[in-house]
Amino acid sequence: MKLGCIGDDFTGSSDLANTLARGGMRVVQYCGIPAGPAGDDVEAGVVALKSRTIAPEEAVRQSLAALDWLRAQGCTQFLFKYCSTFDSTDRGNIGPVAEALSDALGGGPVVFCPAFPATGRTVYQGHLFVGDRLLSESGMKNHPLTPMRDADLRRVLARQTSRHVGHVAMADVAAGADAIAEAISRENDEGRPFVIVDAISERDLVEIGRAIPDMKLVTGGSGIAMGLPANFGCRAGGADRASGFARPGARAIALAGSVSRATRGQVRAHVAAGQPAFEVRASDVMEGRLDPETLSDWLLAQPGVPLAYSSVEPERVAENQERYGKEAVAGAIENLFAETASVAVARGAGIVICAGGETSGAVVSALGIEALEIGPEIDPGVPALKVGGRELRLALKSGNFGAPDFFLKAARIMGGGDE
Ligand SMILES: Nc1ncnc2c1ncn2[C@@H]1O[C@H](COP(=O)(O)OP(=O)(O)OP(=O)(O)O)[C@@H](O)[C@H]1O
Ligand SMILES: O=C(O)[C@@H](O)C(=O)CO
Repeated sequence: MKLGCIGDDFTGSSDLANTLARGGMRVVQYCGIPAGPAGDDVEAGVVALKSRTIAPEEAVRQSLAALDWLRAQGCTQFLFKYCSTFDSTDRGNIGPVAEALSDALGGGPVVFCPAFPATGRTVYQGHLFVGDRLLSESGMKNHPLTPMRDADLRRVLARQTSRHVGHVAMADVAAGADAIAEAISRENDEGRPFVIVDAISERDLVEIGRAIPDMKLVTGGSGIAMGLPANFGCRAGGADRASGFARPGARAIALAGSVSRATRGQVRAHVAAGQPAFEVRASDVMEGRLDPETLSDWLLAQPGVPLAYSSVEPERVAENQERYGKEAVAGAIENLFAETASVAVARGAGIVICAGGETSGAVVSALGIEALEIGPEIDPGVPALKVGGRELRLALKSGNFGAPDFFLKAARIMGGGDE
């Protein structure tokens, strides 16, 4: 293994694995830290953790354990993948995890670049944009667990770390790899080793990749991986990821525990397309009126691509949090989806489409999945996935990713949904 990656959630890890596969690397996504060694042919390993919103000390512990495993597989460069909207709080976990990984790897400058232009996330003058809005004016300001209310990444990161934060601005990035490398060294030499790097296009990301072949620790969204495969001699356009992937006729179910804007639009579009949809109400979950068996029975009795969703507007999420407690309601809904997936798969579902990072982490853990192979891309940042050794296909969609018809498109690509 050459490139060792640690993802702070499961959907984000599949987003990263997708980018690396597009760059020509043979990639496996591991769900948690594997017990044994990786296969000899794996060039990039992505260890998916569910560490984005847990206590910082625990996120650090798990990330260091993942690093140990990746080092034991022979990796020479490491990538810490977080969200392209820099999801975190003043306690972490981006700063504390990056600090711990950097220390373990002997220090030196570390790049921070969440840009992912294909999904509208760009970094300019140290500020993160979502489309034409500052992060702090995007839907992320209402995120249920990591509301992002400051778009200046230099300030956001500085609140999470004792390291000094530097910046490489667009003027240097636009001048290409050599200028970027020089600017990163300048920041580090002046005592600012944690360097936010601007990027507004894929070309910028490729140049940043070219500038950092020897940097031990790189951090960012999946976009930062665009330029890395070439440093390991890999070239885009290798294996056909679609060949032999689909499972025609498999039963597909969709589970949306994401409350992001894009998911809410996808739920509406699914309902408008006449597909079966079941609203999971927080009150029913919290007050014991809905259980996984009932939900799974409903899903398996429907034609097409049945969807169970708890996605509601931010005001209703806030009401639920107020009434039941933020962690309690989040955990109970995640558990319901996780156990529903487990029951539905045991009863014959062959395709599980899941929306939301936290939700996907819970579902994948409940399904006891250890490793995922990367199939064709469904939408930018979302690959179809194949479970090693099992006839099961998955899609793990980050909250804000995907076109309005995502659920139907995902089912079609994976072969299911009796359309
Ligand atoms: N109706 C609801 N009321 C309160 N909390 C909810 C509701 N529906 C879902 N949740 C919780 O909100 C959280 C949503 O996080 P999740 O990561 O799954 O989706 P997301 O934030 O939209 O996606 P991503 O992290 O990929 O951008 C989960 O913990 C989920 O259980
Ligand atoms: O980077 C992103 O936006 C996604 O991969 C993700 O991590 C969202 O949860």
